[in-house]
Amino acid sequence: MTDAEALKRQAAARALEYVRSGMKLGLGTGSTAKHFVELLAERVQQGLEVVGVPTSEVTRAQAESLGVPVATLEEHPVLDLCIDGADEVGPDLTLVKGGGGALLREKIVASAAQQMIVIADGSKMVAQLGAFPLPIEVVDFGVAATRRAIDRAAKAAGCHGLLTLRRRPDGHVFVTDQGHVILDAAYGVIPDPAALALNLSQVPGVVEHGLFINLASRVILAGANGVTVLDRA
Ligand SMILES: O=C(CO)[C@H](O)[C@H](O)COP(=O)(O)O
Repeated sequence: MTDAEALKRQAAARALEYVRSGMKLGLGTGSTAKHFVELLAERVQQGLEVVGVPTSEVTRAQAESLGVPVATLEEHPVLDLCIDGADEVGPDLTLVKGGGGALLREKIVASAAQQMIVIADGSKMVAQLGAFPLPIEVVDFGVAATRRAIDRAAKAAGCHGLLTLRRRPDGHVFVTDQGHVILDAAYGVIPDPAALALNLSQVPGVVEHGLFINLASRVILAGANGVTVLDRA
């Protein structure tokens, strides 16, 4: 295991300390969340009773293959805890998410949870959001017009940068679990995440964006000097 993977696993292991038998859990998506599901599965084998609501088909398949009981949000519309990774964590625990393309389901699941714990290696902590391109999930109908509207909305929030249609490694357009496409917005800096989030949410054709504001209640960061737990004020 590389050093980075070991750090992700440390953060995931710490998050497990907040899990209790009987909990309904939102299960995140990405390489860090994958470690969490693996560790959770070990505890389930030892008798921990939980049910997981996965945020993607990939996580659903992983959880099922490891014997973690899964359910849908229709069956359990209120969750105790959601554990997920992030692409960037700002000082007020505002997040950029969606690098793995699951931002829509991730935001729905996190919003249905009483608490969201983010797990990450220390490199994800940033002074200002935006270096990681912001994923924006859009309907594929009229993408050219949606792009123009996004540019206007972003400009009004002090952001400008190239929008790139996300593709899979084989060159085909990346399609989300909900059948949409993703524009990755290279803003570099997002001076006012709340303003950008509001503006983007008003653009017809935008289904969701990767700014998670006031959703993470706790962030667990694993770095060379150990694990740090940050709580939102
Ligand atoms: O938002 C996500 C998926 O949509 C992931 O949580 C995010 O991309 C972090 O992934 P990783 O743990 O692999 O760095």
